[in-house]
Amino acid sequence: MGRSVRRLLLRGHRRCREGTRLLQGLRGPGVEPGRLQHQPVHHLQPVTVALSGVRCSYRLDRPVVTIDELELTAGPVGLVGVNGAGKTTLLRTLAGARTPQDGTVTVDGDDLYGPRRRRVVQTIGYMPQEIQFPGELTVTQVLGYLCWLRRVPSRTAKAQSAEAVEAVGLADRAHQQTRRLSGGMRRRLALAAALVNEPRVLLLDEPTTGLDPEQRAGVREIIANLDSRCLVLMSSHVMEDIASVTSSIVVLHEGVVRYHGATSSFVAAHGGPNRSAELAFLTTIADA
Ligand SMILES: Nc1ncnc2c1ncn2[C@@H]1O[C@H](COP(=O)(O)OP(=O)(O)OP(=O)(O)O)[C@@H](O)[C@H]1O
Repeated sequence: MGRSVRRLLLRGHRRCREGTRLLQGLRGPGVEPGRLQHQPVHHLQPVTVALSGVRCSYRLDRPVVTIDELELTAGPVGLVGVNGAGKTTLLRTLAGARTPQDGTVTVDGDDLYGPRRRRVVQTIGYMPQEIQFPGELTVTQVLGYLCWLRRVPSRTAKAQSAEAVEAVGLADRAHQQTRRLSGGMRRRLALAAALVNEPRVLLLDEPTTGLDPEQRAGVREIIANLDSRCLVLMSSHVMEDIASVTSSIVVLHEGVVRYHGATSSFVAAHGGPNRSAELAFLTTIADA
């Protein structure tokens, strides 16, 4: 894991170099001219995601997420709440996968559901709670296909796939068909799939579920070592994961934000070594 983490850290420096080079207008082969005008500036700044007047419903009369204003800035952010609180719905909305009934979601001021949607979505990585991969494809083929879908330049796609595979500890399975992977390995491939386009916004829906303790620690290490200009929003029911990885936390209750602040304050007030995120959350609600 040490080597892969070093690579992820190096990636931050490389991104900065690429941004500078692109700013100078020295585009490499395979880079579309349209990308030059937009990407470099963003690559040099910490990212901000803002929600305003957002309502998400499955049935028109009953919103399951209602967020008037919420701004998330770069760094690892925890997302907690009891079952059905709206975490997955919120993450899918932030991933560009579910248009809200009302309101706007912006990434660095660009409307995620506006005319630049396609480009904005390319800067986001999303690891859903459940994901199915085509069983006949190998790990490398899955990531190659995702690179193509997300328009990763062909000159870097192979290296990025290899880095993502190594980061999640699947290098020895790179040429194995996904149908032969265990449940935990599939979860790690889902994380690699979210990382492969080197996203600026990484959305993780319970990323450590189904992993053994060593792999959970590995996932926490990956998140902790990501470029600090990226936003990582991670839902989890495991207080230990939230407490050890995130610097701020969003608590959702019935789709409404009940707390947004420092994780350390939240844990000091409501957490503890043997308390679940739900228990801490319930204490928060009781105090509110
Ligand atoms: N496809 C759907 N159709 C109708 N209602 C849905 C659908 N998906 C989720 N819901 C409802 O929306 C609400 C929020 O669900 P969501 O999955 O976002 O919660 P969650 O916090 O992620 O829960 P969990 O911790 O169990 O994963 C729940 O009341 C749920 O029943």
